[in-house]
Amino acid sequence: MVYKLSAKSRVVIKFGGSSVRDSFSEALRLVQKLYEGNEVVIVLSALKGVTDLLLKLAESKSPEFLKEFEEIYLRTIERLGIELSIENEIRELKFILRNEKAFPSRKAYIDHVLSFGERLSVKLFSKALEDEGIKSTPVDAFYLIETNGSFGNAKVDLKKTKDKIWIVEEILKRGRVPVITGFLGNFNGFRTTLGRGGSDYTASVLGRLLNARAVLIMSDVKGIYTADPKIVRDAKLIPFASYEEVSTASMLGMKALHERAVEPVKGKIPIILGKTNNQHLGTLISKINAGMPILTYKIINENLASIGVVGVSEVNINAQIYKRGRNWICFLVKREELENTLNAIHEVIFQ
Ligand SMILES: Nc1ncnc2c1ncn2[C@@H]1O[C@H](COP(=O)(O)OP(=O)(O)O)[C@@H](O)[C@H]1O
Ligand SMILES: N[C@@H](CC(=O)OP(=O)(O)O)C(=O)O
Repeated sequence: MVYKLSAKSRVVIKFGGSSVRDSFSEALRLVQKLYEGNEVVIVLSALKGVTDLLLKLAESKSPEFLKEFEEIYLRTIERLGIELSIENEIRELKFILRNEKAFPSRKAYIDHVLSFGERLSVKLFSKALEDEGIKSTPVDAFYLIETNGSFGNAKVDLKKTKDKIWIVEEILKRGRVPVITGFLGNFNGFRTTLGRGGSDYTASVLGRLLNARAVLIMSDVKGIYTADPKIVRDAKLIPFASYEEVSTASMLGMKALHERAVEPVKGKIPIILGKTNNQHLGTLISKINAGMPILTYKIINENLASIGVVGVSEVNINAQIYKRGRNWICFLVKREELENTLNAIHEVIFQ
């Protein structure tokens, strides 16, 4: 590991969908390692692809999608070798699909359907941890995280959520590991979601309210790179980046961290990003500047995309400027030219 935590630290560790897609084994191994000597709080996303599947299910109510969803989790249960029933959740999901009219809006109905991905993930992960000998309690963040009423992109009410944080403190006091659903919240008794990729935000909110030593965001890449390493061949890993640099990059589309994740911990608690497989921690977000530009992108529609460059005010390329800020600049490009332009800008900046 690049960074080591000091003994007896309280850490919040978030595993994204890419860390729990086919197997939980690497994530479980990392939790076991951290559990020796630390207080560990886990935040979990739905299995990779499941939120997209649930979205299609909510919109179509198709029995095929429902079957596919159930089978993904049944297969995972079998692969994990755990004994667990998901009948109650499937029954509730079927009920919700039949009763959209009972919700105040379509968005509120969709958020309830989306919640099943994370809710099943924590049930499975917690049982798998118990089977490894670590006492654990699954927590549905509906009972913990209070949000505003922006269904589909809700903002956490830190004050109201603070009043409920004793739920997690109690679990920790008993020496158990809480496994908490990312992405989910509660507004007036209705389920909300925090926006796509919102489990990072859940983790940083909990890090702040639990006064954690660090928030670990574990994914399928080693940390934050100078550009998406899945698109830009020569992207370089950035070992240190500041809260400001990362929140600007996230605002301009950088997917490695949710747009709202920095705010709750800014200036107080470091965020560390790492890769679950082989347990590599690669980027520390704190007050220290990267001093390295970060390229970002957003798909605007099927024809257009934007490319952001954080950490510079000028780039010498032939593209239309879309927006700019004090320390960033954003270009408009054709969707089909996105990958090539990202590579070209990266080469210009880092040549
Ligand atoms: N600058 C960047 N540095 C690292 N990863 C990036 C960057 N820009 C985009 N990404 C993408 O973010 C992905 C991680 O985010 P996400 O897919 O939401 O993972 P998870 O499922 O673990 O939450 C990486 O696989 C990578 O392709
Ligand atoms: N499952 C939700 C929330 C989330 O944060 O997912 P991930 O950690 O896999 O990006 C989503 O797909 O948006």
